[in-house]
Amino acid sequence: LSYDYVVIGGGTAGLAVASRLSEDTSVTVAVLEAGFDAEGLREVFVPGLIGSGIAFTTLDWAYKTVPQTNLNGRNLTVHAGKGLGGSSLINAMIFPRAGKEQYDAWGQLNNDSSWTWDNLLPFFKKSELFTPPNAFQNASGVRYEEAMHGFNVTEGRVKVGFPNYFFNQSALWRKAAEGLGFPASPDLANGDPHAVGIAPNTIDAANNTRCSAACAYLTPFGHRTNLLVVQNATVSRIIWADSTGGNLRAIGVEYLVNNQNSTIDVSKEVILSAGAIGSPKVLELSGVGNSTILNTAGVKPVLHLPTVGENFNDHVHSWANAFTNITLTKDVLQRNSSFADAQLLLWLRDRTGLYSAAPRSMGIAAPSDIFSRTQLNDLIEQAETNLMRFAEQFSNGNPNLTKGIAAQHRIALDLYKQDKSLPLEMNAEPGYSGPTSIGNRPGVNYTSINVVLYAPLSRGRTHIVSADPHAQPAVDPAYWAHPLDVAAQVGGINLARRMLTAPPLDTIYTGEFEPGEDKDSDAKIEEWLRSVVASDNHEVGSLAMMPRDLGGVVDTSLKVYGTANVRVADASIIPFTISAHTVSTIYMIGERAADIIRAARIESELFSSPNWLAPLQTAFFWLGRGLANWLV
Ligand SMILES: Cc1cc2nc3c(=O)[nH]c(=O)nc-3n(C[C@H](O)[C@H](O)[C@H](O)COP(=O)(O)OP(=O)(O)OC[C@H]3O[C@@H](n4cnc5c(N)ncnc54)[C@H](O)[C@@H]3O)c2cc1C
Repeated sequence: LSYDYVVIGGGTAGLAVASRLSEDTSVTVAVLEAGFDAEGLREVFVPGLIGSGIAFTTLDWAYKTVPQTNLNGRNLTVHAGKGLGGSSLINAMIFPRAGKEQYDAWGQLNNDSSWTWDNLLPFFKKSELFTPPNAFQNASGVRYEEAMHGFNVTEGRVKVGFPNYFFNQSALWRKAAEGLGFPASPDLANGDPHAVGIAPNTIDAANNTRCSAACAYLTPFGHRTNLLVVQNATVSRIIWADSTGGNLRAIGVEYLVNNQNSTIDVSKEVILSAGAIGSPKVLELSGVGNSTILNTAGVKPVLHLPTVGENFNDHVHSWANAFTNITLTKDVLQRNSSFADAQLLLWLRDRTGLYSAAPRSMGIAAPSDIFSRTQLNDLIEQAETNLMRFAEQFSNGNPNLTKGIAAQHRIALDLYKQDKSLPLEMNAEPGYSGPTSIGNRPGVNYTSINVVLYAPLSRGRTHIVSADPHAQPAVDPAYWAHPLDVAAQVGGINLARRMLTAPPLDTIYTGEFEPGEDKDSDAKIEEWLRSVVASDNHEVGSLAMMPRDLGGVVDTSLKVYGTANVRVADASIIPFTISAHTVSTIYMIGERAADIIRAARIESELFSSPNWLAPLQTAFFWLGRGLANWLV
């Protein structure tokens, strides 16, 4: 078997890249995916069944972290989808975008303006096919800005829309947040999310079903003869050409199906899209990484690239929840099986009711929503004083990465100072959301606020510990290793408490369950949080796009340093977590990657032909490409 492009991982970005590349019938594309096609499962396509059935077992890598020193030594689970569509198969379908300043910061860190909000927006828009809210959704409070979305029915892929059901308490919560100073958002995907509103969802408005990367980028194009998708194929390594100096060239990929080894040859490029934990794992299994770590794991080093798997960072999640006098919450679905059955029937028949919603009213908080000016100044001053100490601590003995993390922290602290950092997401859950299992909490109705830390300064790592491709890597996000992270998350719980008791949400509040009224100081909240906070499954940064002398692993054309033809397109390349759920950004990366790869091929073909017209052709090509991007 030989293909021009081999994509490792048929997840969110992987399917986007493969699908776009295979639009060109003159090239061949193969996708190797460890999981299977799960689009037809109810727990995948019914929005309200998120997290049920096999979503968090068979369809989940469920990576375990090493004991987290700052979280009472707990081993947390980082969920990541396994199947065609990857994490977009099992995620919560929330589809906002981060603040424009965060995308601009990537560009700033990489000295490349093509990775800034204005230049990335066309790729965000290209990835989506947006259905504006209908009259019912408008009346329920949905807002959107037309200029921010993609409506091109031939080009757009991910179906984005709004649910057919809204809980009353979500509207009360939005009003409460507005009363506390959050502006009402005209659109949570407009690059200015310091506001409160209803987030768009990856939902097909025509039938109220989830639209994963498989629905968007594969199912409609599965018939293409130049696109091969191999399911249940776990990639064990990239095969390199013998090289004496120069960049490493990938010539094939080895993978296992039912423990049987196969290989596929590659004539042009390998695209690594196995996710922020899977991609560094494959690179390390292929001999690219820190030689000491590879030798210890029993893998022969081929290229010493010591920051592979470093700079790993993730959002962390916590909750405040209260008892409520409101009679209809998601809790009722769990307690009353005949009501749940009736709701499921309602969804199957009319595509409405409680199962039609992936309900998320959300607000994004700025530092000024969480801290007093004095508190914030003190925290920033401490972080600045200790900046190099933390950069060294987080960079695992790698002097270049120390500089890279220091640069990231400077940018982050600058955003904190300008009140543009957006360190927390607050989102309202119409029911119980928290760490206590159903059997261990009072069987009543709840209203909850999820508090997600969006701007962690902590950095950890993920590395292989064995040459066995089926072995899980040692994942260490080093959650809460920086004091500013701890202070922001504690501040978030205080803000959540203020929201739960602010008018008009106070009309349904009948007392706090968690953290619990006994947690009456920041110190006590912090102690409780250390025993409960969880991953929000937005892990990024393990193959960071940064200059090589700042410890980066890929350049701004997504190519792995020291290789001739291996690029990364997935969450691994995002250098620091962003102030949003990640999936819209990952689709943007997939679109951008396909564009970069296509341009590289055309350019190399033009230049390799002995044609005096080549420079002119190249000029027309770039002009045309710019025009096409401008038009979407
Ligand atoms: C439970 C959960 C809820 C989330 N909720 C939201 C949300 O509501 N909104 C949002 O924006 N984001 C959400 N996210 C995050 C978001 O979905 C992910 O950040 C994003 O989908 C990651 O895309 P990716 O392409 O980097 O990786 P993935 O989509 O995870 O794709 C990686 C693919 O590679 C495959 N793979 C891995 N290793 C190998 C190997 N060795 N060989 C072959 N294949 C391999 C995997 O099986 C997978 O299919 C959530 C994530 C989870 C897990």
